[in-house]
Amino acid sequence: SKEDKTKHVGDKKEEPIKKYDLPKNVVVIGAGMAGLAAARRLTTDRTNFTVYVYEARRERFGGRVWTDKLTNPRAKGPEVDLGAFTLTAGGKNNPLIELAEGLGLKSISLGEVQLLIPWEKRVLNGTDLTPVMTEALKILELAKNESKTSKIEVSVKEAVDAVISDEKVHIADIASSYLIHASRPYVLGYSGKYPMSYHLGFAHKKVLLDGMGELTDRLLSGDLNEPPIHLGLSKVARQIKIDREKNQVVVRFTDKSQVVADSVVVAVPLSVISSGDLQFEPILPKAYYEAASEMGFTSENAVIVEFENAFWPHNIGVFVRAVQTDAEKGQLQTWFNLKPVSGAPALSGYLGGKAAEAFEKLSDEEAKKLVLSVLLEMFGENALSQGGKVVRLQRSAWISDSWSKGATTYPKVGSHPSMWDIFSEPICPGLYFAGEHTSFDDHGTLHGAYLSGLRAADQVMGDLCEQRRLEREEMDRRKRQAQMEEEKKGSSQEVDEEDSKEEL
Ligand SMILES: Cc1cc2nc3c(=O)[nH]c(=O)nc-3n(C[C@H](O)[C@H](O)[C@H](O)COP(=O)(O)OP(=O)(O)OC[C@H]3O[C@@H](n4cnc5c(N)ncnc54)[C@H](O)[C@@H]3O)c2cc1C
Repeated sequence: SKEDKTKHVGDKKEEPIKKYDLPKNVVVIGAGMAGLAAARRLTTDRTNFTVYVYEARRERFGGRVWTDKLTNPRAKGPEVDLGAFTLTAGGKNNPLIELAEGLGLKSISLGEVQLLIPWEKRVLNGTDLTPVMTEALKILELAKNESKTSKIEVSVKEAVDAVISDEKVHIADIASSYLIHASRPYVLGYSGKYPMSYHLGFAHKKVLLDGMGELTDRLLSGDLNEPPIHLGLSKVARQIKIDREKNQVVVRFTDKSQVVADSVVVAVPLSVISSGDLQFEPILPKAYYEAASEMGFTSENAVIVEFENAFWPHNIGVFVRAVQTDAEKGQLQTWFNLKPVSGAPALSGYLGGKAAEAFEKLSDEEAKKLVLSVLLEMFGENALSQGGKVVRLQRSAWISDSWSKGATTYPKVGSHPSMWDIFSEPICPGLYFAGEHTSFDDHGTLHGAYLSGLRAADQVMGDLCEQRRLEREEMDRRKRQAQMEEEKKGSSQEVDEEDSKEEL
């Protein structure tokens, strides 16, 4: 909250289940939001924990938080996010908004949404857009019912397409379907089982003026009175071995070094686990791998383009481009206005699905050509020429990146929420998991990753494995007791029967 300025980084209101009294050596693999949140909580809350974080990347930490501050250091360039950029502010509370406020980081809400339908030269925002948005929500509701009644599980795309082509459904303004065509669940092929309406809230979001990297930076360094986290870069974990006899976990790296820990928090993306790049000995239970293959991992990318001048309407926060062909779906349909965020005349565009994959294969020149042709289509030649030269074009390549292999988990057709929750269970003794993929609630988001890190830290601090062992022992004890009582009953019955025989 605003009043509570003494908050510590990674603070959480509830107390962990139970605290540990013996010194423990914890290793965290992966310095993304989840790994750093876990490490911060363990480092701050308990001096009894020695925590080391090992990160595969050579040049940076933060994982799918990538605030680029490095290009053109002399020309005070804006700080731009090529990974997580917005904090969802609608609906449930986002703990990262509270964390950012506690740390005194400045944020702004994205301005209003504008829908552009280039081939009709139609531009909708403000009160023009309201009925279109309402109708889009109605279509989504119908699609949800459609997928509920369908005999086989269908995707959001299939359900929405069925509603739109249904002659019985009257669509007042086709612009509403263009809005849906630009949404993540439609483009990425989410299962129709899950709520989808919130994904249309393009603008219910906050962004940090200094970029998301500020959050991961602060988690790493901590407050003045908190110890910093020990971080080793260029450390690619290749094998995690549980030594049940010694009650320890061994982590082996590709540089042939190894570390031994009481507990290990594995906070690498799901894709790294499912690809087999990180191996476990003994191998993880089948359910973990089965879940990993069913959950689905999206293909998404971002591109930042900076001009000499901003040529787009200043009061708009989000531009949504309507498209006509399937091939264009997911291709630079959503754009954020970075001028109010970073001060620079820049826009960030997003790609999803096949379009995101194709974008990575383009040369820089081809990528620039595509970006400019899309912006030309959206804003017209006159406006674009006012922008002047492209000062900088920066883009992500999350799919071919060995340490992310894609963007985030998503509810693919055939998946089930319980598959995410499997990863919140430790493999005892001492192997814990964190990451956006370890809890269905808030999966695929930065705050989901953050909360998962706190949860994993709580599990380590509460020694969940020890608790599980005690629970098992208690269950065995009760079983044995019940068995003994059963046997006793049986033998006294026998005695009774003997007695009654004698009486006869
Ligand atoms: C383009 C894009 C846009 C997004 N936009 C948003 C948004 O606007 N809002 C939002 O809330 N979320 C957004 N997200 C999602 C959000 O970024 C992620 O959910 C979150 O950052 C995941 O954090 P994590 O800690 O689980 O994983 P990561 O951040 O991926 O961290 C895992 C770390 O493990 C490291 N690693 C991998 N393999 C190894 C290994 N073998 N050994 C050691 N280290 C290893 C990686 O290098 C990485 O640093 C976006 C994601 C993408 C890709």
